[in-house]
Amino acid sequence: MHHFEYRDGVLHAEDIPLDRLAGEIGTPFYCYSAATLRRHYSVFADAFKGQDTLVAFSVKSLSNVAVLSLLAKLGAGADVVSGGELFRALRAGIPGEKIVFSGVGKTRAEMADALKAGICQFNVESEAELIALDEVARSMNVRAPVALRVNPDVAAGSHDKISTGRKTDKFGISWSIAADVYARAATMEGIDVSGVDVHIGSQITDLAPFGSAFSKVAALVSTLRDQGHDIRRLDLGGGLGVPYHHQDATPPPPHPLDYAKVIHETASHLDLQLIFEPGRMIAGNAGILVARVTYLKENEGRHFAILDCGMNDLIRPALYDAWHDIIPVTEPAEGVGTSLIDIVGPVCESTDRFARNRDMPPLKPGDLVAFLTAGAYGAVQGNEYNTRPLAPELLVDGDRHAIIRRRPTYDEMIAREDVPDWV
Ligand SMILES: Cc1ncc(COP(=O)(O)O)c(C=O)c1O
Ligand SMILES: N[C@@H](CCCC[NH3+])C(=O)O
Repeated sequence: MHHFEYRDGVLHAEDIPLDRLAGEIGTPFYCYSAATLRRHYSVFADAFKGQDTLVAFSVKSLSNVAVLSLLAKLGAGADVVSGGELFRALRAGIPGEKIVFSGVGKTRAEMADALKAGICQFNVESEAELIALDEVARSMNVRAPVALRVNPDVAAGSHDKISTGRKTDKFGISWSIAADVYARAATMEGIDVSGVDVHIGSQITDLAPFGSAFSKVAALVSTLRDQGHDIRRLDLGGGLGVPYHHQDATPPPPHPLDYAKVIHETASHLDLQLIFEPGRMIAGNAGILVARVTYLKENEGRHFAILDCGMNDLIRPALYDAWHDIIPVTEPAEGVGTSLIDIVGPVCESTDRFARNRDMPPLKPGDLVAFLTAGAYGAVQGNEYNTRPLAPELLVDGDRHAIIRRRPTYDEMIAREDVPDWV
């Protein structure tokens, strides 16, 4: 089995020749393990074995078409949030009936594309969106299958910037008006009211907020059924956290089986299809970002290792002060000590810092380091700030590997720009 594992102070990327790959394609690059992706998908899906479920992988977490194709072969559906993600999911062979469409700002053009694809469900987040979807569906002589995403006003206990289920967040329909909006939806010819949807945030490491949110929506399903709505699907979103700390005693987040238990206790009596939208749980620890040390420097007693990857390649530390283990790819010699160092990138921003005062074995220019748990919300949040090409992505499977996104040339990067003849 080929996977990434942190043991005894070193990254074990079993049989993955990271040094050779780095020489071949240059750094930085993302590297994903097919075996880990498959394992994580199965662990999640198997937690609900025997139940009517759709595991719709959250495409926003890792959207490479090769990864989506791999998951499609295992039976995964897709949770998409844009026309672009819908296109990717379909291109990867995920059938429309396994696609759910979330997001607060779907445009009419995106709605029409999704209706053409015959998607499983629109997770509608406002009355205005519902009205637009009804119009689009009627103009196409179809009915749009709809779940309203309700906002249960539950704090996920995660980072403020990735919590979505509090009443002042932009997501979902306020709890207090949910039943009224359902009643309104039921009168719309272009809308087939078929589900309820909730998603309270990401990197959730405590099961209690899930329990509170799911009990609330389960009660809502019963109320809505009593009011005559044919609720056949309950979409519980994503959000299950993953371990980011492999080097210390931070307790791991709950196992999918424990998460499944919460769902069993709160929703199994409802007899409907359960939809899940996991992203990070499947992709997070299936990917690493490999970079090289460019320089070491010291400013007034502060030591810095400057890498050839920047916040444009992995923005999570700059955006959310997120922690990623950063470890040397080559095992340090035995008995070598560690020291505190700041690990930074080349981008001209002070926030281009991956770690402050990180205890690291000695690094020297040319050394390779790996950022762990970089599979989810890594490459997908990459950008070309400072005209830095997007890092390539590699998929490793046994002794095979393939570049699944190559590094663009500078020519390709500026190919979409035009210089009008009047400049
Ligand atoms: C609607 C929706 N579904 C699913 C996800 C995936 O979340 P996660 O990657 O935490 O499983 C997100 C991201 O928070 C989301 O906004
Ligand atoms: N981008 C966030 C997760 C947000 C999920 C989308 N609602 C992260 O890197 O942790």
